[in-house]
Amino acid sequence: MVKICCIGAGYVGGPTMAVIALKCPAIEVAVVDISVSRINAWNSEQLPIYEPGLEDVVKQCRGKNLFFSTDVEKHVSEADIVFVSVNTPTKTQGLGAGKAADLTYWESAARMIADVSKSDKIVVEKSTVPVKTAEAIEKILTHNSKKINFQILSNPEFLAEGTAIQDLFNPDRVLIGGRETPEGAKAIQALKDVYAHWVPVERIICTNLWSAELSKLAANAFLAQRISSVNAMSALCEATGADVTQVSHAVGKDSRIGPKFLNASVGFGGSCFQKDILNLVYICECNGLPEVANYWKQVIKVNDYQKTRFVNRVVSSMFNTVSGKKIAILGFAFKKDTGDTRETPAIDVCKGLLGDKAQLSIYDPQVSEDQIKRDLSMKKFDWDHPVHLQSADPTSITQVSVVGDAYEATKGAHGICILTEWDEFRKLDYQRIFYNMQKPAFVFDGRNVVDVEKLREIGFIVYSIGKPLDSWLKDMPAVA
Ligand SMILES: NC(=O)c1ccc[n+]([C@@H]2O[C@H](COP(=O)([O-])OP(=O)(O)OC[C@H]3O[C@@H](n4cnc5c(N)ncnc54)[C@H](O)[C@@H]3O)[C@@H](O)[C@H]2O)c1
Ligand SMILES: O=c1ccn([C@@H]2O[C@H](COP(=O)(O)OP(=O)(O)O[C@H]3O[C@H](CO)[C@@H](O)[C@H](O)[C@H]3O)[C@@H](O)[C@H]2O)c(=O)[nH]1
Repeated sequence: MVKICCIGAGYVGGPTMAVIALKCPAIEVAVVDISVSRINAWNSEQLPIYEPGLEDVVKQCRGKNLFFSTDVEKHVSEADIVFVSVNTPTKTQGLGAGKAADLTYWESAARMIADVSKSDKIVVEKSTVPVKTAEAIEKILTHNSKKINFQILSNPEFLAEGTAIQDLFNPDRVLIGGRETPEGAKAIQALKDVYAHWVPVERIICTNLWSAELSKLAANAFLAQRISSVNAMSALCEATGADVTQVSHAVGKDSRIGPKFLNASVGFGGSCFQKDILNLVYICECNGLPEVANYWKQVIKVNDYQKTRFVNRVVSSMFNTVSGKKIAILGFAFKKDTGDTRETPAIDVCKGLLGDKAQLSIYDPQVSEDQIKRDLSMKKFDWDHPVHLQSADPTSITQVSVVGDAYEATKGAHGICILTEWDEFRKLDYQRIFYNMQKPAFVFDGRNVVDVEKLREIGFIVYSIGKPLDSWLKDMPAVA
């Protein structure tokens, strides 16, 4: 029986391994982590992450050929294939701080693999890493020369949160990079055989190591660039009377461009896009390519501009101050169908409004009060560094209440900001909400989910990203 072990039971390790276990009943899969609470949650009724369809997959295999454990060394030493799916956050200190990937967790996993291994292994980079990481990992693995053969593969993950199970069941492609040697080819084939249990072979792409590592960063950069492009257009739409939804539709009809990933928004969030582009920028700089670095940096700059522009729009529309005003925040997760708040645009928007002394009443169907307050009390990039997490003080967040539904959040509010596109926000009884709000009542839709005309008929003053402005907003001072 082939044995697989995955180090890191997070958003990637957990779902990916659960799907491998489901599709390959003859393979024993162990997912290990240093976090006891995470492993306990994987072994409980309340999984540590919310992902549609995940619970069903886990329940079918857990205890049969899928195991979650904190006994990292035992499972690593027994495995034939070791996936490494630990976090690779942005460095907060030292060389490359604010840009470079922090490979501390990866390096410590690699050292542990080298220490405990007694048999040959294939080590798979599942985490997103800088190009050439495999070379460094190879050095760590082979340096204590116990005559064990380690083959390194790069097998980046392309799943998106909220659709992880669907993406894993039916991936656009699986990418495997390896050394161009007979041993490398054998290792690639072994991993290909695992995926071939359910992925058509023509969708399994095999490349050299560096192409696989770089393709992951490139894919995220291209995706984020589309969003920054449409968001840049949204600002121009507001200035000219064009409607960004109509523009994206028309542009996306060109088969060379395609319709996906062209939704204007308050900005992209999530644990990957910003981190991976910053990582790419750093690699370009280190390779003496400042023009290329600046090109990609601009994607992040436009994203920051979009969030600032939204906050400025809220404040300027409400007579240039939100001090003491109750603002309802609908949605805190970085996108719908996930409880994940990493790098969510809601953090920057809320911090911006709190900076202008607003009182926030926040509702999200999947995010807890503790998480929201922790996020608002943390410094940029600290969320993925356990050592910094302890310094976050949720009790310092006093102008914020977190409530159980959208009606409570909006009661008595001066304005509403919609920051996540949860389906339930489309179906709310806005007539009832209007009745219970202060007047004039404002809606700032950062996700283009509401029916603007209908809300204006009710009496709301509505701002929706990239849509023609109503006369009220046109009369207010221009926003930066
Ligand atoms: N989240 C996504 O949607 C996504 C998608 C594709 C790729 N990625 C990449 O995959 C990697 C993992 O992302 P994630 O979202 O699953 O992260 P995560 O933070 O949810 O999970 C990482 C886990 O690794 C554990 N860990 C860290 N060091 C360890 C060690 N030495 N031994 C054992 N466990 C250890 C942590 O405790 C944590 O539970 C990152 O490189 C990320 O960029 C993420
Ligand atoms: O048209 C769009 C599409 C997305 N977004 C926003 O972009 C962010 C990222 O969304 P998405 O890409 O769907 O989610 P992620 O889970 O971050 O997935 C991305 O990042 C993962 C981690 O690397 C990759 O594996 C995935 O392929 C890549 O899509 C979210 O805030 C979305 O709201 C928009 O604003 N407009």
